Amino acid sequence: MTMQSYKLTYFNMRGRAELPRYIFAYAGIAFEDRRVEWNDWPSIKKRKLPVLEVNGVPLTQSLAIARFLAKEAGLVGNSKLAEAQADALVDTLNDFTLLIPWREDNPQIKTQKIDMLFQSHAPKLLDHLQCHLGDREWLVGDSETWADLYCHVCFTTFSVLRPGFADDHPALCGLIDRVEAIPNVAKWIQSRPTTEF
Ligand SMILES: N[C@@H](CCC(=O)N[C@@H](CS)C(=O)NCC(=O)O)C(=O)O
Repeated sequence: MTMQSYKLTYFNMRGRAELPRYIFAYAGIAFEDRRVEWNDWPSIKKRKLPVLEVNGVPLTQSLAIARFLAKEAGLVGNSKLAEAQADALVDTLNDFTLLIPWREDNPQIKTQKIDMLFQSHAPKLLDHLQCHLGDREWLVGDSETWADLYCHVCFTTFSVLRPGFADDHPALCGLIDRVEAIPNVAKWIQSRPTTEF
């Protein structure tokens, strides 16, 4: 088998690169974690980040990158239907992240919008995920998938915006703890650069 070379370029944030990074860590695949400055990026290339270069071939869109890596890592689910369920959960979580007003400049309006989002949408998201999980250990089937990892990535950021936001959903908190207890994921979380988002 030939060695693949992986270079993941993003800003110095978890953001949209963190799910690919979790999958690399989970699978124990070596990659270059290239972090560029906001101001430097446009001068480097007119492309949105993250970009993963696989043997020099660029791939964009964080979820396409993550799905590609999840396939390599055996994390997509173990049937066609399980794959679609994992995809759907990833999309559900992603829909919520897209509602976060990251680009709102006015801090008061930003806080209001975030309050609204966590009051109106978060309970629906949490109920949906908890209902889907039921009394099982993982979101899809009986082993972990990239949907579980993404849940951890998203909840980490949601908790920065709204500490304790999932506290009244204990089954989901249990899932988050299980993801965190996966040794390679735990190692990544401990050793990654500390950033707010
Ligand atoms: N849907 C894309 C969104 C990519 C995106 O909007 N990236 C932002 C950072 S999170 C970016 O590159 N902004 C800098 C720019 O637009 O030049 C993905 O998930 O990768």
